[in-house]
Amino acid sequence: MEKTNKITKEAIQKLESLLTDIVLNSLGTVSWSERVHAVEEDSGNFKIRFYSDGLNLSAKTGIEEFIRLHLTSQNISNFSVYFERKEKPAPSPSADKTNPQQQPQETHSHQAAPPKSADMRPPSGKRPITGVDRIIAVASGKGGVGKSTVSVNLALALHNQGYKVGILDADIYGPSVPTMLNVHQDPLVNENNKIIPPEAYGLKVMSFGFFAPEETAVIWRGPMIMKALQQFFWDVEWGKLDFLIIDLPPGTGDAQLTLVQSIPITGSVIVTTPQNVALLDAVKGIAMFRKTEVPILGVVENMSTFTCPSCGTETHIFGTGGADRVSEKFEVPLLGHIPLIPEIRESGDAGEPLTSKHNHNVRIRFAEIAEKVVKNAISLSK
Ligand SMILES: Nc1ncnc2c1ncn2[C@@H]1O[C@H](COP(=O)(O)OP(=O)(O)OP(=O)(O)O)[C@@H](O)[C@H]1O
Repeated sequence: MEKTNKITKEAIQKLESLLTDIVLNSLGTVSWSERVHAVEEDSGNFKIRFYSDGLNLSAKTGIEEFIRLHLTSQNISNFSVYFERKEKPAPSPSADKTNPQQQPQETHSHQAAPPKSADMRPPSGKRPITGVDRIIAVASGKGGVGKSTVSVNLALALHNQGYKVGILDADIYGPSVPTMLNVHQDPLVNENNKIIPPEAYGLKVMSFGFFAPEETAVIWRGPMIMKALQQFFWDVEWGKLDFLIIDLPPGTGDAQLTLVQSIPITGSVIVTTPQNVALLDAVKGIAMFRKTEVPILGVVENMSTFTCPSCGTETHIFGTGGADRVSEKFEVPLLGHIPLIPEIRESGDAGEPLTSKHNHNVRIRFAEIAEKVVKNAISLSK
């Protein structure tokens, strides 16, 4: 229904300067301020137009949520946010003049934009990890959904594809990566006082489990955990890595927030099971990453189906189609489904991940997931 209350020129100017303030003060860089393109009246609503060049979907959603939060706190709710490309300079001789991608194009915020630009560089304050090209955080809003299983098998699948990979088990309360990779030796320290990560299955591995037995870990407090984690980022001799996989602690609390804000994470992978409680937590994970401007590479649905080993009947123990719905609704890629099979637990407990076994069906599934992760990660980063 069309609104009748007219928006005055003064109101538009006020909102324009408020937006510039919000964007300048809070998002921090000059290039962001240049993104506020115009504020216009549209049938009694404010139409806020942003330049979207180089912003991916996560970034656009993040901006939109950010603006919404600030404006609703100022009692402004009659607005919509639009993204559009800047007019391009004259095309270079090699440019395809018929390519519609070259034309300025208006999109509402829920539409994909071209990947990668200088704006995807880590905001200041984040400190890179020397030698590490891309950092991928594996997260779940809820514990026990298979985050460590996915981290380990994703790391190995990337290694199988020829990448140099490290895995950091940042899960203080349940460091299961040493067990899953059967690596229990104490890390050594080199002459530069850097911790040398042990290797297993070709992966460089670091874990709280090497330092803190589980029964003492639970008494660790936030600042201690953060300090230890920061040592794992910057005081470990990771060497040259194409990917560092970080198995985050479950949940979306302060620890996770601080963690994702202290290093330049290329993207996140969210693990969920198909039942509603896990999906709700996965949505919290999506919100956390969007709030912190960490791109979401996609969602993995673990424990999708169970096939009875004796009769072959397929059962959806935790429900069906949940991650697909989350993927569609929140516009995050669906990376794949991993079935619930006893062999995954057994191999995890035995320290022999299934992705280390040739021709195993689970290896093939993780190879497909890894391919999508690489594709999405490369398209997002420089
Ligand atoms: N697809 C699967 N099929 C069978 N068992 C699985 C599957 N995925 C994970 N498991 C088992 O479920 C248990 C929990 O998995 P995992 O430790 O990976 O979860 P998590 O989310 O990291 O847990 P936490 O919250 O404790 O860190 C493990 O014993 C693991 O081997």
